[in-house]
Amino acid sequence: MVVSVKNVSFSYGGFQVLRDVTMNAREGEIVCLLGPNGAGKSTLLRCTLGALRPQKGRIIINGVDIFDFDPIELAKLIGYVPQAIERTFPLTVFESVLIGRLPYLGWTPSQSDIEAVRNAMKLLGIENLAWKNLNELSGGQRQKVLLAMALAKEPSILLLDEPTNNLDLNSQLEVMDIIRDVVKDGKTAIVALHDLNLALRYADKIVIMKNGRVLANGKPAEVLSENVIESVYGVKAIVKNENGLRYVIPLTRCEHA
Ligand SMILES: Nc1ncnc2c1ncn2[C@@H]1O[C@H](COP(=O)(O)OP(=O)(O)OP(=O)(O)O)[C@@H](O)[C@H]1O
Repeated sequence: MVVSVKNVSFSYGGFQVLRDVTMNAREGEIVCLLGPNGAGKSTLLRCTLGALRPQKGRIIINGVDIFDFDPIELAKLIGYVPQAIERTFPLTVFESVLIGRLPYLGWTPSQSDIEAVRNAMKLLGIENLAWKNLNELSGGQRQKVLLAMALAKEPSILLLDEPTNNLDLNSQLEVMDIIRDVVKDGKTAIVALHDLNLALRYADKIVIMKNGRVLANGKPAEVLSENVIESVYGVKAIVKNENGLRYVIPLTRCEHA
């Protein structure tokens, strides 16, 4: 599916957060949203989800404006992982992942709902946590449950807000590998990230935002230069390229940052 964001502007009350944002993500692509804190990445994801309605511009999925979709059909299409769950409920991991199937659930879960939940938990290696209470998990385990909830829905589009939050080094790569594999299978992903090295490694396209605007948009190697990192983040950095792997080493904060 193709997700197109066209000239979107959004304000919370009178406070403008997104300014004429245009970007798109195609099937089989991971598009990473980068930018400093407060740049508008989460707000853009929440607009794309249909949870916020932009005052200007449109968000279009395969040619159809998201606000023209039946809400349940839109909910089936999109798997969303928020930055954090503000409160946790006394639910087990299994029950929480089952909630991901909500747009499909009848009065009782069907065999295919149970299968989808099992598959998602297996993919993330959290079957052993199935009967643990969500409140008893570590931050990283909870992060994996959130992703399993989104994947259990078997959505065509993934909107992921910092899915590697709280994860150790191994789990960060594990989760990004899973995202890459499911996207290769024909999904579209837009992923907000802070880790430039993960973005360089996994993104097919990078969109860099600052103050609600898109400053750069394109292939990781073309977009993420030392100059761009300095002007966007106020950090002097070296971008290295060794054996086909590009990576960023941050050096110092700039005086003017
Ligand atoms: N519900 C809200 N009401 C009012 N202002 C908000 C709300 N949510 C976010 N904002 C403001 O909108 C701006 C963009 O926030 P947003 O969370 O989209 O940025 P972000 O790029 O995701 O940041 P971070 O990297 O810190 O998660 C910030 O200035 C923030 O204070």
